[in-house]
Amino acid sequence: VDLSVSWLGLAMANPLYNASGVMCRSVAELEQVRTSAAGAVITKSCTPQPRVGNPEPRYCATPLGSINSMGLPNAGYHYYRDYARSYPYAAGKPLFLSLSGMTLDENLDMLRDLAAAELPCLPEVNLSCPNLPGKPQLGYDFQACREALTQIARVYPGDFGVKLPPYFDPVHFAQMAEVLNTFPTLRFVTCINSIGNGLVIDVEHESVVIKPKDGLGGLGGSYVLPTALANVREFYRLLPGKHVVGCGGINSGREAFMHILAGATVVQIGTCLYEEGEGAFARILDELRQLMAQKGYQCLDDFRGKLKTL
Ligand SMILES: C=Cc1c(C(=O)O)[nH]c(=O)[nH]c1=O
Repeated sequence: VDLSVSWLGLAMANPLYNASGVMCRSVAELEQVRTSAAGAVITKSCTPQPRVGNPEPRYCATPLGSINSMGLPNAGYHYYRDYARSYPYAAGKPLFLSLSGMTLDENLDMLRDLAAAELPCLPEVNLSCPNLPGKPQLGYDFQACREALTQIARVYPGDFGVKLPPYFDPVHFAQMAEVLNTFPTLRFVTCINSIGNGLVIDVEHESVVIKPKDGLGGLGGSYVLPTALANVREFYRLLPGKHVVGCGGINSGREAFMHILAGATVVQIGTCLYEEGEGAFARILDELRQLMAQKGYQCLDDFRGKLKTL
């Protein structure tokens, strides 16, 4: 069974890597991912300056997934750019740099610098952070996205991608796809970011479980799998020639298979990686291999995007 993926001029031994935000804030964490069975690495979304993030507790796992309101804690753009400068690209694991400026200008400043650095890493521009008090998720404002992407494509000549929030309405899929299809150098979309502003309640203590925003936070894990799959399949149909990166609810080879069947080129794991550690990569890859062997598939192209309808 062959799990290799060739996309965007990159060759990956397998389709699995971390979701931005998990095991990727420090060089030590990034090296844990890079030296694991993962096929690629992505950095924590960054801002020009370092950020401490929201007050703790700001993450909580539940039997069905997780809730987080981290508040974009990160070591600052130059820390991740310097990691990208020394990154061993020849070892064969691509590096993605997640950018999440607090304003469009912050994103443009980081992208201008990244363009000038002429590094092999690829930017994933985050349009969907749900946990910045007072800041709406840009991905839900289609006109603002069009304006932002116009300027982004102007300052950054290379291929780039965007991290999208989940959409819940066919009209919104169509409206966002129309914006995204305007930009030929926008080569991939990562679906989905956490489902924003959920509320988890602890019955024993009659309390919320995270401090920021009186308990509101982004949901991940099994909670979001059907929504993630819907976003992957809809954008796979609506964005011809672009790639979809699947993210959301992958706990085993079965969910990785589902995401790829729905059209994902590669897939990211977040909550499961946070809870299990980097061993999750080898486990999930083994489960995916076994599932493919049982079904008689030799490679990912044998089933990618071939979800049947009734
Ligand atoms: C970049 C901030 C994000 C955060 C965060 O740092 O709070 N959490 C998420 O679930 N998604 C994000 O995009």
